[in-house]
Amino acid sequence: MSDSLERLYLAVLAARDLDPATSRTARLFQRGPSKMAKKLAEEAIEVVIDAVNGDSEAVIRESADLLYNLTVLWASAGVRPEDVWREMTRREDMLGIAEKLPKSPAKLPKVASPRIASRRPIVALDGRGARKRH
Ligand SMILES: N=c1c2ncn([C@@H]3O[C@H](COP(=O)(O)OP(=O)(O)OP(=O)(O)O)[C@@H](O)[C@H]3O)c2ncn1[C@@H]1O[C@H](COP(=O)(O)O)[C@@H](O)[C@H]1O
Repeated sequence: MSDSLERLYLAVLAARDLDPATSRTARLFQRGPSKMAKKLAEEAIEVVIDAVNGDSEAVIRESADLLYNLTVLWASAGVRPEDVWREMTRREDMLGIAEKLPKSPAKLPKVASPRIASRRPIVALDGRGARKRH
């Protein structure tokens, strides 16, 4: 999926400077971040409504619209897909450790996996157990 989003992101960047009369993307850039945000919010609501109505085909269609409008807003905000993937990996590493976080910091794993070890150390917060995922 990340490949598709990355290709879409590049297509959005390429369309940014096209003629707004023929390119929706160029029109969104011309109208600015508040219009982009409004469209993104509208698509999110359409996904929610279709999901509540149990219309999975519509959820698929509206999710594609949602992801398109999200990549437009990313481009406008100077955010690249790889920035988001990096944050998701960081959370995955942290949550992975957090799920095994012992109550006492003294019992923190001595050596994390190479990928985790290269990240900033995770320290158990006193008095708080690992967040339970529901
Ligand atoms: N991936 C998309 C894409 N997904 C959704 N959309 C448009 O986003 C709109 C979302 O649906 P809505 O019903 O909310 O919008 P609408 O009611 O039809 O029209 P508005 O009320 O939003 O003006 C649809 O009109 C789609 O055409 C997209 N428009 C463009 N792209 C890609 O973006 C790139 C640049 O394309 P242009 O913007 O056409 O230059 C190309 O790679 C395109 O494939």
